[in-house]
Amino acid sequence: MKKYAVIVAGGSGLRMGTAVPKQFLPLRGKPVLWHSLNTFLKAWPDLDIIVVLPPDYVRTGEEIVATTTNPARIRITVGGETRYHSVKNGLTCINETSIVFVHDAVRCLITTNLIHRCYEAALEKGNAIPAIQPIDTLRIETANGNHLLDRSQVRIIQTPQTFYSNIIQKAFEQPYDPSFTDEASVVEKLGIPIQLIEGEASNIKITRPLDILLAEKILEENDRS
Ligand SMILES: Nc1ccn([C@@H]2O[C@H](COP(=O)(O)OP(=O)(O)OP(=O)(O)O)[C@@H](O)[C@H]2O)c(=O)n1
Ligand SMILES: C[C@](O)(CO)[C@H](O)COP(=O)(O)O
Repeated sequence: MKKYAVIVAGGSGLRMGTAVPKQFLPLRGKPVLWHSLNTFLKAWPDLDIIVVLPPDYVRTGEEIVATTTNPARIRITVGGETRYHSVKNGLTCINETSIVFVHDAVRCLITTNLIHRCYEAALEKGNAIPAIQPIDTLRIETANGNHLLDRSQVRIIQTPQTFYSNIIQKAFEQPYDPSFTDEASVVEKLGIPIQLIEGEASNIKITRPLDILLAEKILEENDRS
């Protein structure tokens, strides 16, 4: 089955607070985005990538793409106001039946093992969403105070969120809803059940300065082993 990865790098990184959006910050000498692109290129030789960039950073993105292992397999498009709009723009570049991975550029510690597991699970059941169990105790705030949550029933959701192209493209014909924080929430609104598979604790979303330190350390350990 043909494979496409839509790598969303169209955000501005407000929580990171750097002048340059976090997807362009260096991590062991290469931009965060470069790491994500190269891992997907490595996953299969027949996988093509659509990278979604902020309009003001297309030139920067082109320079990063040029330094990857296979620039010819990467197409560039521009992002939108929210993650939903960026994903929607990326999906318009796909015109054939395929398995589609939607991945946060800033989850740059993704492994080919997780990508392969998402593919197999999506091929079988139509979609695959990586998730991990929380390691903290959880409470929910209510009108009358707060109460303990049963954390064994809660999952932390990751990317790549993986679907048959016809399912995700149909889902993104629905108008934007502010409750759409990921692709699973958009597909679920069509009434399609979401399949969770085991994610990876190291598949962190670079969000705050601490995450860059953590990612540096994890990559350093990976390079050593
Ligand atoms: N309009 C947007 C917003 C987000 N993203 C991408 O979606 C991924 C996850 O989003 P997040 O971590 O929230 O990134 P930002 O929106 O950039 O960060 P912040 O919310 O701190 O501003 C990132 O790779 C980001 O570039 C995108 O392509 N287009
Ligand atoms: C898609 C996602 O990475 C799953 O954890 C997450 O929902 C993105 O949310 P953000 O608030 O835009 O970072």
